[in-house]
Amino acid sequence: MSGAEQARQGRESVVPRLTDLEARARSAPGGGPDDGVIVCDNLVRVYRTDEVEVQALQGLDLTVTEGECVALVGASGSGKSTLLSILSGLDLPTAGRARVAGHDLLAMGRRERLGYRRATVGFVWQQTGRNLLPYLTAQENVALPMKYARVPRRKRQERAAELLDTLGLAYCRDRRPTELSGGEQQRVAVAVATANAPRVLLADEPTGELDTASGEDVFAALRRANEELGATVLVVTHDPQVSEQVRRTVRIRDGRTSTETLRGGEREAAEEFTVLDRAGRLQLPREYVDRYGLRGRVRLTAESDHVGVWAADEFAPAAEESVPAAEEPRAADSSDE
Ligand SMILES: Nc1ncnc2c1ncn2[C@@H]1O[C@H](COP(=O)(O)OP(=O)(O)OP(=O)(O)O)[C@@H](O)[C@H]1O
Repeated sequence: MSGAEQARQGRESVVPRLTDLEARARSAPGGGPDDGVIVCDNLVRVYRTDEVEVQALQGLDLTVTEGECVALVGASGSGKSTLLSILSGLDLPTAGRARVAGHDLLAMGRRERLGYRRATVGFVWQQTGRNLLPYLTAQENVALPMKYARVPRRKRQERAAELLDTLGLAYCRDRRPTELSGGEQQRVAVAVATANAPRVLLADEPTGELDTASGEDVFAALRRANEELGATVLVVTHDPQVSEQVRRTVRIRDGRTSTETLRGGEREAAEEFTVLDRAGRLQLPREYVDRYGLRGRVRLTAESDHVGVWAADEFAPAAEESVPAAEEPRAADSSDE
């Protein structure tokens, strides 16, 4: 094979066909805690301004397995956008470890970072105007990232048309963003973000500016990107329509993952779990902290089948001594969670 032919085949392989992506999604490795496509370990991001220091991420652990569609929720200022900026390669953490699809985000050089942002991750912003170039049609917007990735022209046209079709947007091909509704713009943005077949698709409040019906359509597009195009999806949202429809919702509190809700599969109802990080730390739900007056130091007791957490000034039973079932517990008890 000639060098030119090899180069051509190399470029064509940048954008696999949809059928190849489906096969990749089906054969994706599964589930152990350390083989995630996204692995964050004790991630810290401190912002320093003149006088003030803000700890936006305070030792966050998160593993997302290839093929998952995960919602990230949390109060304003809890660190969600900071995490997404780091995972998208736009920002650098202060400390910790972050790997996405085999890239070490703390050690990437300029060149690797550029390739990473071009082909490994796709991004959808909340502001519709930030996702698309106003003077290009939907088709041209979708083809643009492939142009940067040096995909041949004919191939870009084919793939852009195929993506718009897959996301139910064939009728929008020749329209510019001003000729599209907010929901259509966000769905085209999903097509743009998946143009170079990224392993990971990140979205920050993609339905935040939309009404309920348009939000549903955009979430359906993200779902398609996940199920049919094989992208692992991590979506920051305040929208219960989104967070209650995914199998896994991760809640961030004060810069750490605090709880996770899992749905579907063998579970009949959604079930909430408190996250124990790799160092063994957990955040007690705030209502437990308030209800049992837990402040500063607490006592832990190792029982035969659970760990008890007691306010320091409360009497804690000797280990192995169980609390009578009928008695109202006086302190938070991790077996309740
Ligand atoms: N560039 C910055 N400089 C200084 N502080 C920042 C910067 N960006 C974010 N922060 C602070 O870091 C913390 C986390 O912010 P972040 O935007 O990640 O939260 P969020 O959970 O995405 O909030 P929201 O839901 O309101 O978007 C906040 O206290 C915020 O004020």
